[in-house]
Amino acid sequence: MDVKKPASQENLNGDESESQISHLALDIGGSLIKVVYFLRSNGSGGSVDDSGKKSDPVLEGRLHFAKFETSKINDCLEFIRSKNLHLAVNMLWRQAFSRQYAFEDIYVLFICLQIKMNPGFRHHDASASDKTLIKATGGGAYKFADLIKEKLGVVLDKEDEMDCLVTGANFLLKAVHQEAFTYVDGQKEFVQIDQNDLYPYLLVNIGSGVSMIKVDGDGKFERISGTSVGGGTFWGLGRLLTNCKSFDELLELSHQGNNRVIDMLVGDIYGGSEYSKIGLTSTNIASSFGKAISDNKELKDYKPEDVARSLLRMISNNIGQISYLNALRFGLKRIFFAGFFIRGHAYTMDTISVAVSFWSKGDAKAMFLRHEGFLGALGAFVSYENHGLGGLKTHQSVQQFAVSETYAGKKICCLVNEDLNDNESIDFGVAFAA
Ligand SMILES: Nc1ncnc2c1ncn2[C@@H]1O[C@H](COP(=O)(O)OP(=O)(O)OP(=O)(O)O)[C@@H](O)[C@H]1O
Ligand SMILES: CC(C)(CO)[C@@H](O)C(=O)NCCC(=O)O
Repeated sequence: MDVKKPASQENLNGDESESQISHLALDIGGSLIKVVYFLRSNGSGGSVDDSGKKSDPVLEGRLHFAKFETSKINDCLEFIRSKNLHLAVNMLWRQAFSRQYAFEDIYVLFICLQIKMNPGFRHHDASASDKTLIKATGGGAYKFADLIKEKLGVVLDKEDEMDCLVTGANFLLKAVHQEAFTYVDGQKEFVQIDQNDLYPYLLVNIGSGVSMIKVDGDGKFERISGTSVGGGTFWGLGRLLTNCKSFDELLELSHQGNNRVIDMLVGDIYGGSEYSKIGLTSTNIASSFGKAISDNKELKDYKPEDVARSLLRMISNNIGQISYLNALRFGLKRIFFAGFFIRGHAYTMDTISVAVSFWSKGDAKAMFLRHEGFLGALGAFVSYENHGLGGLKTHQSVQQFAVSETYAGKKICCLVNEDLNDNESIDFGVAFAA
């Protein structure tokens, strides 16, 4: 494809082929593979600054996000291979998504990056693909390393999963305007993050399993707890109990259900009364799924939507409670919940928020992240910077961006163009300034 460059553009390293860029990072989890890739925009790479002076070359492009079920890893690898994302290939962003892949979701035109290349930085060379290192995190970076080498001919450069989650969370909280929000009484309210007062916080990542991480700064963290009752439990048990064929179908079902049909409430035990002495109202759940022991019913006698609702409530409530207890252990007031279990689902967020608020007597706050599922992959992507890529420096001409924060010693400017809609599809710009 012909690339029309602005007159100001120069080759970054004096070699046309090496001015092409496609950075890819993977987070291969127990349930889902998250893919983040940067593609250079048409004609980016200008090297004249606002005042007309020659400056460092700049690449502009976009970060794209996609996810696949881990069980369909071959679809993911085929997607990467067919788009040559593992190589240094230019202009891929222009190609139509002409083939259908079983990707779960794809976010395109998502983040615009302006990247100032360090002098001496050399891109991946397509002809040396056997030496190409792709940043990858999550258990699958170990489990599937050989398969990926075989199918794509690339070696995975493994990054620690917890490191990546924290890096991704810090990156989003500092760089992205309106990233965090509370969800109370059906209302989403964005939280203004004060960079100077971000730490410490508790990061609860609800993937297949749940990790709880106390974050004290950039790269400063401790995984203080976890639970195996997480997103995998909801989807696994839910699938068995309802015969749902997809996670989204199960979520949708839960939306329509009534948990009181199956959950035993305090009122069911107390003849309709509350137990106010210990702070329980009559509608508080006394025992999740507890009614099923006395109803003399079979599974088929319950509506799948009621089962899905009880299950979602039980798991969300439990995670909210364990999270709060861990926050209490370390005196943490802010808890950020992430991971693809949440899926921006109102009932999930509401249950977690209520659990945190109930147990903390309103003292602690549950907050959610708009890019909930991509923390690890973003962390792996950002880690290119830490380990030799050296390219993710930024261009000064980003003053037009609305938000300007400091991240890892660098100035990051970011603009949210549109509000996040219900599909969590978002269009915004990010730029880094040196
Ligand atoms: N389309 C989907 N298919 C399967 N699970 C989904 C889907 N969408 C959301 N989920 C939920 O998200 C969870 C996976 O979340 P996430 O991708 O954050 O974790 P993971 O990286 O796969 O897991 P882990 O970190 O424990 O290895 C699933 O267990 C499920 O509850
Ligand atoms: C094992 C991991 C870290 C893999 O992502 C995750 O699934 C998890 O945190 N599970 C919970 C394990 C536990 O702490 O009980």
